[in-house]
Amino acid sequence: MVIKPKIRGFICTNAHPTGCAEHVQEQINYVKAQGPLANAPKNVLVIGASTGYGLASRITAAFGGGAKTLGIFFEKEGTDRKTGSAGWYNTAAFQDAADKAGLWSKNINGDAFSNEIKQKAIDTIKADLGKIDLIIYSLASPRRTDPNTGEVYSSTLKPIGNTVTTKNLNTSKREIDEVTVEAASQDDIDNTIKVMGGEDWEMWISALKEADVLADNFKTTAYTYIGKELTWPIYGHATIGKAKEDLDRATVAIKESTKALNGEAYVSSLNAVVTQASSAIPIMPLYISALFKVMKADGSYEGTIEQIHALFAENLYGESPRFDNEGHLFQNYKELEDDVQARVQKIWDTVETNSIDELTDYIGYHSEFLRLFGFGIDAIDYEQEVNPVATINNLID
Ligand SMILES: NC(=O)c1ccc[n+]([C@@H]2O[C@H](COP(=O)([O-])OP(=O)(O)OC[C@H]3O[C@@H](n4cnc5c(N)ncnc54)[C@H](O)[C@@H]3O)[C@@H](O)[C@H]2O)c1
Repeated sequence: MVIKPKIRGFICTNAHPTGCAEHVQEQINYVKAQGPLANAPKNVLVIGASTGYGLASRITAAFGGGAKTLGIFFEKEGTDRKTGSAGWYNTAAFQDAADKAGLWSKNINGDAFSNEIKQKAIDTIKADLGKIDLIIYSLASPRRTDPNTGEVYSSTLKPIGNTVTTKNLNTSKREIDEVTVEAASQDDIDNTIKVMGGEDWEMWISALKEADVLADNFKTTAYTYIGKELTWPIYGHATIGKAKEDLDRATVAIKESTKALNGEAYVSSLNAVVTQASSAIPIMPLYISALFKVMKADGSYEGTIEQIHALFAENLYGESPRFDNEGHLFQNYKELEDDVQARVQKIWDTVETNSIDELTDYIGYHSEFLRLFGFGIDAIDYEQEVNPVATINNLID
């Protein structure tokens, strides 16, 4: 099959297997080039391991720290007629690279919110790893089925209080327009907390603790985005922001419940980067395109893998971790500098459709977006036939 990108709105509905493999290899190369991580964890569970920040975490733990990694994700396999999802191909490539490097690695594809997948993970840890010393919680999902009641909850990206109308970069039309997002109801807020808040993270840690597979001094982190004024209406002061606040509550609860193990739980605040999850958030394409312009000009730009490698090296396993005022591990401090934010704001205020490429780095944004699905990568000849069926080795049934 010859595979070219099929873009619908803010998503790409197909993916390129060898392009995804190359994208994974580039991230592995970056991590290896940084040299070995000091004080690295040995056995790592990554929940949401196939794309974005979770994949970068898995690559950093494995290829930076030599860790054994168990990855959990929810992805689609390809068939002769339809491509698989990018996360499927990413994982197939990650596993191949781990096998070649002699690194233990196994994979579980299924709903991480379910009891069944938690049990599968525990069985695998017991059989092969003994105990886990780092748990990365990096799920981004539009919905969650409560494993105990069967009720399905959907998350929303809505402002709280008032309806918001804001400038927007319409990626389908490549023009600057406005989006209006209706204010959230209390149900919207509660449901978003149920999906993207800390409850499931706590359930994972509690299940791992009950099964006695948490190592003494284990660490766990979930990821958040804490931005400034520009992103508050749709993120910080919105439904997703409330869900992220719930992670803070979960951090306290996890630390309390694992006191005897001396467990450490953190929420890590990361840069706005291009991922499948962020491209679905109104305003993010414009915000990130403006941010890339400013940070690339300053030489301070960091993508997904750079952020996560630095999070491990400087914060999670660093000598003197950096915290923000609310006690989150603070990895996006360069993005939040006042001067950077002021320049992003100026671009935001002045950009029009005809100055998108001059004032913002939308070209860079779009290229990153395509790369998420294995497209636009120099080493790949997109005219060549490629097999859409890829095997993930060590995939647990
Ligand atoms: N992208 C950003 O700009 C940004 C910034 C800061 C923090 N974050 C946070 O980082 C975390 C990861 O987001 P991302 O942007 O890397 O997203 P992503 O869409 O790239 O990755 C989501 C991962 O979750 C997995 N997943 C989703 N639903 C699942 C389910 N039911 N069961 C098992 N796996 C499931 C997917 O397979 C994938 O591995 C989120 O908490 C997000 O809020 C993202």
